[in-house]
Amino acid sequence: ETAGADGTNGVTQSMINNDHAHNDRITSYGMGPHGQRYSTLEQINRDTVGDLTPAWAFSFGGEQQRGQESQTLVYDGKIFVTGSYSRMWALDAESGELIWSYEHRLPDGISPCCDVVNRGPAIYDDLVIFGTLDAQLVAVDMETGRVRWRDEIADYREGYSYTAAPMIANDLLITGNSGGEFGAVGEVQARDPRTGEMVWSRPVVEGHVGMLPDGSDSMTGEKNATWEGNTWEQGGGAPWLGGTYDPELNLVYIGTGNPAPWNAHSRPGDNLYTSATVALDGDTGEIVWHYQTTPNDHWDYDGVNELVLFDYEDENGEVVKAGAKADRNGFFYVLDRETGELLSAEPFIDNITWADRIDSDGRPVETGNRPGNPAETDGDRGESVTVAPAFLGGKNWSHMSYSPRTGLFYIPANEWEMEIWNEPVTYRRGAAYLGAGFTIKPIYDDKVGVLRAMNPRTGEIEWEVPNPTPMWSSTMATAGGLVFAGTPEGFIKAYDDETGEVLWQFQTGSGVVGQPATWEMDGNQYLSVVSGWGGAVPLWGGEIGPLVRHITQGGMLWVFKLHQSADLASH
Ligand SMILES: O=C(O)c1cc(C(=O)O)c2c(n1)C(=O)C(=O)c1cc(C(=O)O)[nH]c1-2
Repeated sequence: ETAGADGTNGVTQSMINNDHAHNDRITSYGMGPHGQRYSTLEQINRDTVGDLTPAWAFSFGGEQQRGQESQTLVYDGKIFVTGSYSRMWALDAESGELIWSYEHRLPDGISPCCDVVNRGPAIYDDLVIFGTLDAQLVAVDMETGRVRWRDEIADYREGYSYTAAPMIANDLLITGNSGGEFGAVGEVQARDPRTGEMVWSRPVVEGHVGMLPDGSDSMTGEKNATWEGNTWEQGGGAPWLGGTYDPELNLVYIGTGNPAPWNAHSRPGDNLYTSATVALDGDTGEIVWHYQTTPNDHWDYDGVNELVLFDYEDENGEVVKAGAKADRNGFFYVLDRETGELLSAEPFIDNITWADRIDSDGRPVETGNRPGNPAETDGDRGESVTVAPAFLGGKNWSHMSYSPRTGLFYIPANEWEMEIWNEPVTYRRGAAYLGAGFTIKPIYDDKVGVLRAMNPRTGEIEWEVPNPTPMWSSTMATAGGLVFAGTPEGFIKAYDDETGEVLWQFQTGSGVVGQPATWEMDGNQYLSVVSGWGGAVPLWGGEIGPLVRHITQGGMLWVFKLHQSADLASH
């Protein structure tokens, strides 16, 4: 992959498609379109990781710190990183010196549900592109930070926001939206990354009308097939976390959020395509297949979690093109990524009480643990139930990683339950649209979080490491035999990928809810992670709140390398 088609020294789709095979840069969220978050670098390994020390750090500054959830990108000697309140920086990767910064002017009245976070930028050609809390897209010049184009994803006054990292797939800029708690309608949009011009759009709620590349209208699904009356109109389904991409199949895999409102009694039916994974044709945006993990979702088990693409050999030696998803609902699904067919579904957490198992037809076998209908109690609060996992999920947005070295997935999991009940609600533009009340509760005295190594072939947990507070950072695996993850207690840790033993840890000064990434520069392997406590837990954690109340806020990018680095030439 050489320079951009127009002769600039730009990032190309082919670089992004092969991101996982190149260690001297990180051009995509997920460290490759398959989202494996795996690096073949091994300078930092089980023997050397003890010598990992800070190379430099950068403070995001500002008067208001909040959750820092972003993954860095690295290209041409620069690091691109985003922070809370829709801010973005370019730094010299060697020295950490500031090259440029962009601070988005946010209007009053934005309504992100779950903290003012941002999970990272996309880079393409000579542009750095990110989405903002007022649901805008901003593309800036990679060298200067000067704005080249802006566009609107949706109207923030209607409850839309944006927190994800955009994705580059099929030479298009792919974005979803946030707003599922406000009756916003989930939609995936594809733009020309150079100009911002819309190429196709695909609402992910049946009955809504999207656009094909020729400009013509095209309805999603069949109106009223799985939603009654006009319930689909404010149906939610926000694809707020982005997705993964298979360049060979030209399929874009996106998870969709909870249907709105949470009170499922008011919207009988499966409510396609909410709480599901959809595979979209990269050329047209049309839905090629879908797999709904939680039909008629009643518990806010958003299906947004990433489908991580991986291959394995079956008993007959045939390569299976698979994808795996650790869903908020507590089950770990392995799907055929060409067809969406279910290959297996096993629990990755204990104590799932909303369903007993996933049947061979792909549907959950429910236990009947749905909150009562408020209409049956004179329109007041309905009967409440206690159910696990809690709505923040067996795993939330924080990404798992897959190591081809061990064949294991490393899942930042959580075990908690909730009391939940329904209340009557009517839709009002821009207002919360839940129809539910809830309290999250711990299940155990000594842990909520648990880092789990899951074997996708057997459904077995090969090792686990509990954590007192929720695991809220992404994980990353490396050929050095390591798994990296952060904790709310402020540590970035390196775990042995075969045993879970903690081999190294560093205190970053605030909770780590960010995403480790690694690359090589001038013979050194580098590790980066952002630190800064926030995200959904301190806002929505209910009785978990006291466990995390003492954690102080922050906003810092940390970059590490080995104190005495070995020569990379040997590999
Ligand atoms: O339905 C939505 O639109 C939506 C958006 C977001 C977001 O954009 O961060 C979250 C959620 N839902 C959500 O349910 C959730 O648990 C959550 C956690 C976080 C976070 O950053 O810690 N964001 C979100």
